[in-house]
Amino acid sequence: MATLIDGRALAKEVNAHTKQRIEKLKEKGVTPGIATILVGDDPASQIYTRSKEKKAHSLGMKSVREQLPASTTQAELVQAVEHLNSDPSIHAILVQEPLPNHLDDTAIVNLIDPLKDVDGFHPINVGKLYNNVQGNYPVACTPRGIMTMLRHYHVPLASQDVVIVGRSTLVSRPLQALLINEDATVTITGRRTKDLAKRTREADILVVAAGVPNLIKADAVKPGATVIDVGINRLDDGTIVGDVDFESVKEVAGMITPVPGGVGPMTIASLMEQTVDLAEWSAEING
Ligand SMILES: NC(=O)C1=CN([C@@H]2O[C@H](COP(=O)(O)OP(=O)(O)OC[C@H]3O[C@@H](n4cnc5c(N)ncnc54)[C@H](OP(=O)(O)O)[C@@H]3O)[C@@H](O)[C@H]2O)C=CC1
Ligand SMILES: Nc1nc(=O)c2c([nH]1)NC[C@@H]1CN(c3ccc(C(=O)N[C@@H](CCC(=O)O)C(=O)O)cc3)C=[N+]21
Repeated sequence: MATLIDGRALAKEVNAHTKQRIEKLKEKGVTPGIATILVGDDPASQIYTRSKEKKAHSLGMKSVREQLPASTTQAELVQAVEHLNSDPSIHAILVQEPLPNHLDDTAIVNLIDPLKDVDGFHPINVGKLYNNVQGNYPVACTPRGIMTMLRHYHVPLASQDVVIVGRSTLVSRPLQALLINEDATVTITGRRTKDLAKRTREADILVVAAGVPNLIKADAVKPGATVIDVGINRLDDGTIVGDVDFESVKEVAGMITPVPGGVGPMTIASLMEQTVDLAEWSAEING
């Protein structure tokens, strides 16, 4: 039986530390502020942005949520982002993905002030991460949360073979960069990978971010491997499952994350951490 990587418990620890940092900043007269923009009324995104707002408030941050209609024009969204860029009480801006098709996602990501880019999606921040630049800059929150989990559970990274299933800019690519920077050997796979199971069976660490329930079964996992399940899939009966067949894979894996209660809570905890990072960095810059 694999060791369970308890994302919910670790997120609590991370959040407790974040709360202390917020209290210290407040003593210096700075209240970290996060703004979330949600365009449209996708129910899952609404739940997610609400839970972020709730967490931010419970930690003592300022949090604003802008809910814009699905009919929002590019010019209106640009204006909303520019407004937040110039608001000194906002240190972190998150535009919930995906945007409705009529909006130019790349243009919006490029517009966010890189110093307020809490998702780490701005090309300046992506480029720094990719080139392993030292110094302070934000990185994507889900990968950051996964790295915190791996570190906390003492999973070795250097010289380890990592396979990531999925090629997204939100999760897979920034995670690949973070792991390469820790001297892991990282393979990215997707739908057109020739023999997926052959690849995944070679992984010391297997990360699955595909959005396909039960994509990974026990026969695709190397005995003793660490399995990180990023997937969030809502089944017809309303239950949430990941991409990994948890019941069978937990018998062969060495460590495994559950869904829910794994990567998800760590994403939110990392988002809160990174909002405080951005507030601290801006306080340093502004003296
Ligand atoms: N827990 C959390 O905090 C988060 C969870 N998620 C969840 O993670 C999942 C992935 O999201 P995201 O990273 O945004 O990726 P996307 O949903 O944007 O893309 C899915 C990726 O998976 C690949 N893929 C799909 N089916 C297969 C398959 N059968 N075999 C191999 N590869 C496949 C696709 O490959 P190709 O490129 O070849 O089409 C694509 O690259 C979703 O369920 C999402 O809800 C996302 C963000 C945060
Ligand atoms: N700009 C942007 N940044 C993101 O980081 C971003 C995004 N857009 N769009 C959507 C994805 C998805 N995502 C999740 C975060 C937390 C949980 C989470 O907390 N899940 C809980 C609860 C699951 C449930 O019950 O719904 C869990 O796994 O235990 C899930 C999914 C962040 N994303």
